[in-house]
Amino acid sequence: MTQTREAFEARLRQIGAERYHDKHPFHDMLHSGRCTPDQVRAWVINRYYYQHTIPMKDAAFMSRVEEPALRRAWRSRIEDHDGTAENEGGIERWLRLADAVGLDRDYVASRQGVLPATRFACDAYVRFVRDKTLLEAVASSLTELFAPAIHANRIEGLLAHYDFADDRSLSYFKRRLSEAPKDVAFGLKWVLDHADTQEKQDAAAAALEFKTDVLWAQLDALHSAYVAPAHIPPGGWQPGTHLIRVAA
Ligand SMILES: O=C(O)c1cc(C(=O)O)c2c(n1)C(=O)C(=O)c1cc(C(=O)O)[nH]c1-2
Repeated sequence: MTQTREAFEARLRQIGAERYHDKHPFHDMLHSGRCTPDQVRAWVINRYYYQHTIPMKDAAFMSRVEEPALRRAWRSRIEDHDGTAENEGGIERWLRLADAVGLDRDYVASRQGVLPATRFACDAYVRFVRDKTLLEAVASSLTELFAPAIHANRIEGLLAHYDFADDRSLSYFKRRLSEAPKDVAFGLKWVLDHADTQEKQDAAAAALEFKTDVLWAQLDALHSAYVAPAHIPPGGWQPGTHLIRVAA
């Protein structure tokens, strides 16, 4: 049976409550100051790959949209990450975090040393958005419903526990606190408006679950590679390399 708008929204929010990556043990370690400097660096290197992927998936999405109004609403997402004349953009802000933890930013931007499972997960997100229905593609972005809480938590935890953390190094997350809510308000309304049959509601919910898997898998990869007993896969970043200084 098709759910009411309210019941369907509650179902989407429940997916976050059960599956969002704020529950992953690696985030617990990171936010409570239990990560070593090298574990923080591994997170920065691998998460850069996600940052690199996001505007590509938004461009893939926009290439399929036929309505100018939807493209107009979506395009600020690309500018938020790639920047504009006035706004340096999220990718540059992420590289500032890389500087702050003592990594060579050119190495981070080269995306060498990224774990295979991180690549597989992020690349799967781009393919999903390219190949599935527009409804599923928009629904997959709705993990951002849950992102402001984790960003606020992260800012607080990193500031409390790590010397590298300050307004400058954490500017990526501060900025997302205002960018994400506008995107997700639009995305949620669009999904609620368009998921008007049970079949579409099920597909949208499955898309959101898929996306929680994309996020979870990245942290599983990090945990397996860099938390004892650590197994860094061939080609993965080796702690102690590509540093600009020893700090963090
Ligand atoms: O730090 C996080 O936990 C987190 C999660 C997510 C998310 O839920 O996908 C995004 C972000 N950050 C983020 O900064 C971001 O720009 C972003 C864009 C998207 C998306 O799917 O379009 N998700 C996320």
